[in-house]
Amino acid sequence: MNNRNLCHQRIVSIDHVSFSYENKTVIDQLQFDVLERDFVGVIGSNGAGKTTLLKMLVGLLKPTKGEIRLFDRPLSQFKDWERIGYVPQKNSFNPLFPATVREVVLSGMYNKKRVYRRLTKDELKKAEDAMLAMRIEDLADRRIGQLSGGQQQRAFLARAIVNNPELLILDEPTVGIDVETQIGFFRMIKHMHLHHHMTFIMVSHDMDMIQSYLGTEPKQVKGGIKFYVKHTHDPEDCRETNLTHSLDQIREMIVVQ
Ligand SMILES: Nc1ncnc2c1ncn2[C@@H]1O[C@H](COP(=O)(O)OP(=O)(O)OP(=O)(O)O)[C@@H](O)[C@H]1O
Repeated sequence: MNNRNLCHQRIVSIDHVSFSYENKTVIDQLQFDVLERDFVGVIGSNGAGKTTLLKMLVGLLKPTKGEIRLFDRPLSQFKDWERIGYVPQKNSFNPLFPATVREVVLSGMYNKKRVYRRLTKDELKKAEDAMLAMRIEDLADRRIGQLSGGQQQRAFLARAIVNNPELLILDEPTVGIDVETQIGFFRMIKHMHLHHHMTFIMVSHDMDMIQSYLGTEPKQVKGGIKFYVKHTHDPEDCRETNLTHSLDQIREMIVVQ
C-alpha cells in the first residue's frame, strides 16, 4: 500500500480564527495548519493567547470567528477525541482532587459521549501500559495530589497517551519541574515524535528547548504568538507505529531520580 499521502495529512486546520473574551480580542484572524508528524512549538509572552488557542483546539472554547477542523472535520462535528491527547496547564489542576493516579489515567478512556460506561479488560490493560511507559506504575494507588510536580506531570501524560493518540497537545508541560526532569521529559517527547510518529502541539516558555529541536526561525508569527515547526519524518517511511508495541523504549527515556 502506498501510504505516502498519509504522511502529509492536515490534521489541524485553523482557518481565519479569532477569539474574544467579552470585548477583548485575544486571537485575531489566525491561519495555521498542522500536518501529521509536525512538532509545533508555540511560544509567546504571558497573555498572548496560547492557552486560549489550545482550548479552542480541544473544543473547550469556541472561536468567535473562523473555523477549526480536526482530522478534516469541522470541530463541531468531530467525535474521535481518542485521537487527541491533551495535557492542560498544571495550575488548572486542583491538588485536593481525591483521585488516584490509576483513576486519573483511566479517566483518559472516557469520551465525551459515554462518561460512566464500564471499562473493558483491554482498556484497563492500556492504562497499566501507559503507567509503565511513564514509570509511574508504583504510584498507581497514590492520590494524585500527594505526588511531586514531575510525577503528576507523568500521570497526566499517561492519561493523555492512554488511547495511543495521533496528536498530543501540551500546555506548558514542564512548568514547576526541576531541570533534570525537564530534560528527561523533552527527550521522551522527542522520542515519541521521531519514533512513534506522533504529532505535537506544545506551548512552552523554554526557548532553548524549542529552538534546539525546532530551529531558531519561527514558521509563523501572529500577534504575540510564534510558531516553531519541525516536520520530521522520512517520506519513504510512513508506517504507523503502535505506541503500545514499544512502551519500553519510551520508558527508557524517563530518568527517575
Ligand atoms: N476566562 C477569561 N475571561 C476573560 N479574559 C481571559 C480569560 N482567560 C484568559 N483571559 C485573558 O486572555 C488573554 C490570553 O490568555 P491566555 O491564557 O490564552 O494567554 P497565554 O498566552 O496562555 O498566557 P500565559 O503564558 O500566561 O499562560 C489574557 O490577557 C488573559 O487575561
